[in-house]
Amino acid sequence: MAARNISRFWEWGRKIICVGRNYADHAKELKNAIPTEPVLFLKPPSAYVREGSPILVPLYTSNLHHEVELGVVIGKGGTSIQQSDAMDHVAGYALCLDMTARDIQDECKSKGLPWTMAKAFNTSCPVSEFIPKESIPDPSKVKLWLKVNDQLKQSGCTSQMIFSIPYLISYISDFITLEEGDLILTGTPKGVSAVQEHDELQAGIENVVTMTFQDQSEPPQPVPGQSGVT
Ligand SMILES: CC(=O)CC(=O)C(=O)O
Ligand SMILES: [Mg+2]
Repeated sequence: MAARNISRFWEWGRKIICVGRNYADHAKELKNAIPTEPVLFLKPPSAYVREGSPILVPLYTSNLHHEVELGVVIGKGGTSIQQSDAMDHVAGYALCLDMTARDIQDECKSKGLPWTMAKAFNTSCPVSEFIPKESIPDPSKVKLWLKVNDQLKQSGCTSQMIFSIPYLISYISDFITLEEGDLILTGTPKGVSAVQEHDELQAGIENVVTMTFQDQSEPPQPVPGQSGVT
């Protein structure tokens, strides 16, 4: 069998591990406490969407937020990875959005329920093209931005992260074995806001990559027993 190409990691069906509240300014804007340990959640591979396909707004939310984030693509798997070795496990990066149904997340938080419905729906993880590791020599100084309909909403730098990329790789790998093709979303800076159907989301990593997505309402789901659906 031909070797798989890491530059199409989104086709591999691997894990998407997300870090929340990794920027103090974003934690503050949502009135969350600054974490003393990484806050983690997962998205399934069905969350991936690429440029040219729309972000589907779930029917059950009326407050879908954008969160622009640096994604780290794992090139070499491992368990209990030392911080000092962590960057040897990185194949490259991707610009990512952690699309979040904020109203549903707030409801889940108040009921003590997991964030799955808010964070893991289809197309909740738009990704850019693969960015080889050499294109970002210092991932701790990456400038991220996001515009909605040409209006700047988010602008931040990975230097503001509470937990560094090597720390996160080491921390996660202590209890979730990392595999080649896994993606780690490293959290969002402040400026998250609501998007609607037909909005255009443009995001970039300064001097490295840009990407553009459109929001589209999710088509109504067929109801079993109606319209000939059984
Ligand atoms: C409160 C959140 O939704 C956490 C999150 O995803 C983040 O990037 O921060
Ligand atoms: Mg996020």
